[in-house]
Amino acid sequence: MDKPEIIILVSGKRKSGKDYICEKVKSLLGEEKCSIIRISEPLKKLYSEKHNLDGAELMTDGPYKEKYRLDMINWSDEVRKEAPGYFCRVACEAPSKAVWIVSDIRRKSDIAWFRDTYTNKIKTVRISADVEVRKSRGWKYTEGVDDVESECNLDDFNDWDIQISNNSTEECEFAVEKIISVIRN
Ligand SMILES: Nc1ncnc2c1ncn2[C@@H]1O[C@H](COP(=O)(O)OP(=O)(O)OP(=O)(O)O)[C@@H](O)[C@H]1O
Repeated sequence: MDKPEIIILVSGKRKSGKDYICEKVKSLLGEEKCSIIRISEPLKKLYSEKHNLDGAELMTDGPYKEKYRLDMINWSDEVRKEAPGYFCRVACEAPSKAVWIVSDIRRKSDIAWFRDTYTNKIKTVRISADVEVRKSRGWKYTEGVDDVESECNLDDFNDWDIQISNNSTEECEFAVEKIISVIRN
């Protein structure tokens, strides 16, 4: 079968555990079979090249990224106005594995691009966690981050193939099993 065979699009609020769950799925499937794609990677790379910034530092979660976050969002919105799937397309250029897991789906336009491009290979996953749990993982409500489109655009999206919560080890194990079973079926 042509690669990829299946693409799992993962969305969820900050600190719901998207990366954590995606890494667990990948380690169970194996490095040779599965790639994790992060749309934010080419976005940050292109932004840093355009603005002569330290691309590696921008990839981390530190103050450097926070300093440029708003301008980066505004710049990426301008790019999306011209080509809504631009960053999705660049993010998909590298991997050639059978299973792709896109760990940072944030907008309806991201999902629309993947559906248009890869049609029936797409499965959508929404991960949630309680506010108190997210706080215990380091989340703090931040104006300009938690109340903008990049965090809220999918709040009213209802067409998820899988909806899972990740408040505990048990829920996480169940979530991982559910994603694996969708990939294997
Ligand atoms: N089920 C879990 N059990 C224990 N720790 C967890 C669990 N889920 C997530 N974590 C931890 O919570 C923190 C946040 O998780 P993660 O980075 O995966 O969230 P995220 O949704 O990708 O966040 P962001 O959108 O901010 O990148 C990490 O330190 C991770 O190790």
